Order: sequence, then C-alpha cells, then structure tokens
Amino acid sequence: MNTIKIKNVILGEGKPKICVPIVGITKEDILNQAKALENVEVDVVEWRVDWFEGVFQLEKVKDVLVDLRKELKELPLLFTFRTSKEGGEKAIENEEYVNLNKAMVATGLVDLVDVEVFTGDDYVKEIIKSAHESNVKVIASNHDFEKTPSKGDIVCRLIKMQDLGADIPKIAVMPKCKLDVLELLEATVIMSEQYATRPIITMSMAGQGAISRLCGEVFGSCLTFGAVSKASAPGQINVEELNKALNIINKSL
Ligand SMILES: O=C1C[C@@](O)(C(=O)O)C[C@@H](O)[C@@H]1O
Repeated sequence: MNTIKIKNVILGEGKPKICVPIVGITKEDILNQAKALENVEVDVVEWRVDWFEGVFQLEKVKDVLVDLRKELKELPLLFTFRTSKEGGEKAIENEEYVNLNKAMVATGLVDLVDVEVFTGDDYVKEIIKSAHESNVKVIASNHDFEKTPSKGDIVCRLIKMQDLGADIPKIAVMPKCKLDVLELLEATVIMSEQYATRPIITMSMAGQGAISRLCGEVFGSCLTFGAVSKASAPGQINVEELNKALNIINKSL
C-alpha cells in the first residue's frame, strides 16, 4: 500500500495517526483550542469550520486560518466543512461549498481538505483538481449517522472516492448492534487488502463503535479522531487514553 507524507507525518504505516478536531464558534475559541494542543501528542489537527460563526464570509475564514496556521506550527492542518446532511453544524449550497474549499486550498495554509463524496461527482472533481494544483491532499468522506451499510456498500463507496481521485477515502458509520461494528471492520480489511491503492480511514461511531477507533493498525485504517477539549462526533476517545491503546496494540503486533 502506498503511504502519504504530510509535513512530517506519514499516513499508512505503523500506528494510526491521531487527528484532533477544533470545534470553536468564535475566532477566540478556535485559537484557544489550538493553543491547548501544545503539549498533546497529536499528529494532525482538523478545523471543523462549519462550527465557526463567520464561515460564510471568506475573508473571516482566511483571517482565522492565518492565525491558526501560526499557532499549529508544523502540525498538518485538515480543513473540513461538515454539512448538516452528514452530521455537521450548518447547511450550505453546493456552489458555496465548492467556492469555500477552493478558496482555502489556494491560500497555501492548509495541508488537507475534506470533501464529502456525495456532494456530486463534478463538484468533487473540481475541488480535488484545485486542491492538487495547490499541493493539498484530499480526504473524500461519507458519514452515515443512521446506520451501518452492508460491507459491499461500504467498500463501493470507498472505491468511488478513490476512483474520483481522492488521496484518502474515509467513511464513518453508526452501528445499531455489535455485528454492525464487525461489518465496518470487515469492510476495512477488504478495502485495504484488495482494492485500496492508498491509505483509508474508517470508523464505527458511538460507544459501541469505539473499538474501531483503536484497532486501525490491525484492520487497515490509517488515522483516528480523538478529542481534547470537545468531541466532534459520538464515540471519540480522549487523546491521552487513545495514545495508550494505540501503543498497546502497536507493541503486540
Ligand atoms: O469525518 C470525521 C470523522 C468524525 O465524524 C468521527 O466520527 O470521528 C469526526 C469529524 O470531525 C471528522 O470530520
């Protein structure tokens, strides 16, 4: 499997890397959450811009991005507008979603951008093209907060993301029972061993799915989301605890 290097972080080998989301509403909250990461073992930081009160004004988003970049120093930054359709804080028109993402990848201040794959193929391709022109890697994503699709369906969605040109396909699904968690893990093994030509990210959400946030190194997921100040999705584990569990599994392999 190919690995992906973002700043000093290599995705797709060894322990899954830890990504911490920043979910502040005001610029001050956002920068304070970034400052709180200074002594935390984190590999990637996600700015969940859908939480930001100024998200619909490009100048305000850029202004925060400039200071956030300074605060994070060498840490890779993932820029994510999670739409309300997929569990985020705000709705957005497709054209505006494309403009926002294209404008921010062009700043040179972000390392990765999240693109929801079901926005529509043409929109997705347009964002991926702009991102790649600015040397920004793309995580294509899909979130199902209602259920866990069948493993065949999960694998198909991940393949679609890869075929559209995303650098890292990602899916987050909600389990309704224990077997749903196994379904997600099996899909992860099938995708990573049989179809993926690049690292992937998968997770089963909520308490029942939390195990899937720990065992990526065994089943084939390269990154896991952990919480510091505030979780951005159900089931996220505190980063310190998460690190301990990832180390235990890494040592046993
Ligand atoms: O896509 C994801 C994964 C996530 O939903 C989770 O379940 O940890 C958290 C989001 O912030 C992130 O954008």
